[in-house]
Amino acid sequence: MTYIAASIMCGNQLNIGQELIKLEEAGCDMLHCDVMDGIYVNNLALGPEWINDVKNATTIPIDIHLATINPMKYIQMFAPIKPKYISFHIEVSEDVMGNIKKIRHYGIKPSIALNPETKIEEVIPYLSEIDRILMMTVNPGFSGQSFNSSVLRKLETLSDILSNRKHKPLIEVDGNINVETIGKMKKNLPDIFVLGTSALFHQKDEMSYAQRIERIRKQIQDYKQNDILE
Ligand SMILES: O=C(CO)[C@@H](O)[C@H](O)COP(=O)(O)O
Repeated sequence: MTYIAASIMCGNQLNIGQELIKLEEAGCDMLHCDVMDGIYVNNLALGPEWINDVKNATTIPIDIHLATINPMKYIQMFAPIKPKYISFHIEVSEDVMGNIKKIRHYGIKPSIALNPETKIEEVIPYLSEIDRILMMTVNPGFSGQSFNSSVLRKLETLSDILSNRKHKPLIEVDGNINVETIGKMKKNLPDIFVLGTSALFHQKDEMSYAQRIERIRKQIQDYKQNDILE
């Protein structure tokens, strides 16, 4: 199954209600909400009240990415919203299992986020405990960056590791995800694609959100079909 998530930080913040309606109509599977603390990343984004209002205004499941230091503090701050997923960064986690357990305690699916430079080996001890891995394909903090191709190797390694396992966490990719960069990942396709400014929002073409999402779904479907035929 392939899922499309929209990075809502990249949407029109002056018209967020309209953005949510358009994303629902487009069949968007998840709303990716970046929480930025100005410390772990040099930017600020999306507080708990804002995300809570968004959750109450849409049927699209919420996917929170904590781009913060001190994940436990922010897990406790954002868990009452009851998103579907919470991702926290392994690079700043003193107690990874504690974070996972705390997220599960709230009935939320735990996900570990990895920066492009972080080795995939870091996450291996936790693979049977988590529901998802968020592989950042840019350094978190800002939209509009370039895809880090070193992640392709990590996707390959991860898919080899998971092929022998019964429990397979989903793989989500985020950062400069578009037709071209999805093409680069076609040999080891992830499960969840976060679309931001490079494929969904602020585009110059005349396509609707539904058309942009449909084009990406079709591209991925074609790769999967060709894989079966090869
Ligand atoms: O988390 C991030 C950046 O930190 C992403 O969600 C991006 O905001 C996606 O947008 P583009 O890379 O497509 O501009």
